[in-house]
Amino acid sequence: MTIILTPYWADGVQKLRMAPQPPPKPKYGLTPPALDESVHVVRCLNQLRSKDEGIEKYIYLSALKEQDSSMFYKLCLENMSEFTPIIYTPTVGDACLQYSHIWRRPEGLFVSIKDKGNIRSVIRNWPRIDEARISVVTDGSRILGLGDLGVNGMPIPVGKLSLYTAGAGIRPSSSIPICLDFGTNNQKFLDDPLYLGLRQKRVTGQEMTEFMDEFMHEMTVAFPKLLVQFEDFSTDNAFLYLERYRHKYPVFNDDIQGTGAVVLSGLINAARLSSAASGQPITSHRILFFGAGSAGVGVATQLMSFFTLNGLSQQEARERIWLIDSQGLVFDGRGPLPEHKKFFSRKDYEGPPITDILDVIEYVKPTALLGLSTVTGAFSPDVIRAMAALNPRPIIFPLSNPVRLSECSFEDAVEHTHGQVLFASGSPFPPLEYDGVTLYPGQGNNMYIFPGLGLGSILARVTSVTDSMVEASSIGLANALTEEEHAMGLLYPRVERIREISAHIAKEVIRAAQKAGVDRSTDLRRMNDVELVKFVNSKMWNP
Ligand SMILES: O=C([O-])CC(=O)C(=O)O
Ligand SMILES: [Mg+2]
Repeated sequence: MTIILTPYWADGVQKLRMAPQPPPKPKYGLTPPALDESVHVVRCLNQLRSKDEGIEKYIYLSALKEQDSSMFYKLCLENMSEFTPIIYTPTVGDACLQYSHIWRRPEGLFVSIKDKGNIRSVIRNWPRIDEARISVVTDGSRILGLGDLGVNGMPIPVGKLSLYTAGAGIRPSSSIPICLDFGTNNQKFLDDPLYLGLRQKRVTGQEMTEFMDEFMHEMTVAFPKLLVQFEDFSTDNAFLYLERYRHKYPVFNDDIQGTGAVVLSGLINAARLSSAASGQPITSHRILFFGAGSAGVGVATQLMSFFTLNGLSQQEARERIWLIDSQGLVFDGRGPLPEHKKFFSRKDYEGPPITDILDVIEYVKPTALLGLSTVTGAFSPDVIRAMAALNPRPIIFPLSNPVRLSECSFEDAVEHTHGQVLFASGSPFPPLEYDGVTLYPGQGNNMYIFPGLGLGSILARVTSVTDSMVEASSIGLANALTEEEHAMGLLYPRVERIREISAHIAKEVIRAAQKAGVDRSTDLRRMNDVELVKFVNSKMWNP
């Protein structure tokens, strides 16, 4: 199941060599006499664990995925909490930074701005046209919190699609990682002789949009059953292209909608616990966002629906939300704002700009503080203590990725709230002991959402991904906690249950698609919920 696509940067043209089908069983004598599959599992794990550096583990697993994908996914499924931090966030961030140096062989499709007018022929080089169901597409312009990494962003689609297979049973051969190359504004990369992308500044504006129109059209023609997930586009373009295509093609943006849904889900569970401690109704929560990019505004938008579902009007729901960006509190009187910040800009604040986060906390008196800023350590001990002074169980979610960009660590949050914090971060932190009790950090990462949202969308063969489907994925996740997980104080289910959770989310997503009338697999409408979950499970690929 190997693909070898010679990339344009190798010799100027995309050439295709189909790798051979799975090799025939080796002849007697060509494998060691005592090679036993069940023992080989242990051997592979030992080889992985013998490596000290995350990036070495990443390289090892990339090779394993390529050489023996069944073994890779088997190990992945059996060791989810060990594997996800390697093949996904945070180590995948290091893999991106070093991609042009550690690169071995192509693992996806590169389409460059030089291919404009000719995108069809590039896409048609993909070897398994008929099987394609899901593509994760990035332009590398905002990789995690690491900024513009150009084609070095490719490990992100690769990693997300590994989780589609591990977490939702999408057949590996049905997925297409795509990196669009518009150039990069990362001077370090432009100066690096090993950099694998176009050696030019980014193309933007009209030319980029013409390219995107052609790309989306050709994708749909080539792959009629495909769902597209936009990933890690810079904020403006993330909103622009989501709006431009979402009513025309089955597409969603993971950073706006996936992150929005996963954070809403964690907040629902945190708000339940926090309200139980404070005696305040859930609708009295006051949510302060530190960071107003695609993820921040995406989450704020999802949150509106949480408040409206709990009985507030649209206007009241919006008034529960405050944003801080690099210039402080976002309010109308501050001057012109970018389009995506206008909706949540405060209309009721008329004083001078408030730039310090502690002053904003004093003014807003938030019950929840969410970080989507990529500013390391922005939630200082003073900030955490200010939240603890206001709330018996403060909700603090430092969501920036990877770990080193997190607004605070789990340890700091626990220490400065005396163990009372309700915590979720974007990247994983280890559990810790406090006062003799083990406390577990939540991981508010869209990896809980996109596999199930994507699977449901694919199985229902939706014409578009509606807001109601995204919301259904979020509430589905929030309600997926078991009694035991509740008792442990978790905000998200254990990642080991990812398949079960994805199946549940997919069912909710399919139902929402049916309600919205965007499903083309209308025969699923006749199934009851039990039958539908059974059907979803039966469609999952197993290593
Ligand atoms: O990839 C992740 O871990 C979450 C995500 O979408 C991002 O940070 O852009
Ligand atoms: Mg992302």
